[in-house]
Amino acid sequence: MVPLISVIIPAWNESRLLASTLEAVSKAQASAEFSFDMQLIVVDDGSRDGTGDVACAWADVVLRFPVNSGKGAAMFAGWQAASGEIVVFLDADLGSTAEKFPLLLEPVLRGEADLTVAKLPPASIPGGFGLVRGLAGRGVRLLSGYDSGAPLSGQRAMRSEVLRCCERKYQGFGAEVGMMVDAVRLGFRIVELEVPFRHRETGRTWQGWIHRGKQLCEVGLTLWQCWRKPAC
Ligand SMILES: O=c1ccn([C@@H]2O[C@H](COP(=O)(O)OP(=O)(O)O[C@H]3O[C@H](CO)[C@@H](O)[C@H](O)[C@H]3O)[C@@H](O)[C@H]2O)c(=O)[nH]1
Ligand SMILES: O=C(O)[C@H](O)COP(=O)(O)O
Repeated sequence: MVPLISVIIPAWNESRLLASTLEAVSKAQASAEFSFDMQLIVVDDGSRDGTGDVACAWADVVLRFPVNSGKGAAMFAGWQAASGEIVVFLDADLGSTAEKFPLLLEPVLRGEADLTVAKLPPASIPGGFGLVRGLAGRGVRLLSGYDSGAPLSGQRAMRSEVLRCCERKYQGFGAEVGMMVDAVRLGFRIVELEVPFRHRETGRTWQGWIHRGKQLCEVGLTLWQCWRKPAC
């Protein structure tokens, strides 16, 4: 029997890149070296640019939030609708490089990992000064002892049991670090691998600094929550 993979894509105002991302995900299923059934879920996180309508052309399930609720809430809602034994999270802005996502599945299907995390190639434009990444990496290490090379990466595959056991609603952009801390503390095995995904990069513009400020607050809040109340 082939495994059922639920691919969940949280999307907020992503109409520009979403169609190519979804097309690439669909193509990947057809061209992968192993067979799997796929349930494609898009969570439109209160977009105002027609993201949900773009998703309808490709996805099996489209969930629409009336207002923007943050990435963590969108991921959680997607997971609630997922029926796959393996769950994959991808960002909406990967475009054609989303086709590489089956690479994340291989270690999980081989039984070598419970959770895989993609390490992306270095950014092509100057971004932040490593503050968010530094907080995320140090926080994960301090709370779980795990030294991650990609604590912020949203491109992940996991056995659905990992999410079931974590049982926490993560805050916005803190979802990745929270999930990582909880997964390690619960004894799940993480494998990080380089995958040549590309995504929209955030430069040194004022929108970029606001974005990083929001990330910093949400990552910090999640780490504090993980410290105050460990999973299980
Ligand atoms: O309120 C939001 C904000 C973002 N997104 C979606 O979340 C994904 C990632 O957002 P993006 O703005 O592209 O984040 P990045 O700056 O790329 O952030 C990096 O770091 C984040 C954690 O801080 C991770 O969640 C991302 O996967 C990782 O790419 C995209 O699909 C967005 O559409 C939502 O669904 N709701
Ligand atoms: O651009 C990024 O990788 C994130 O927004 C984090 O930024 P920073 O870690 O450089 O602050």
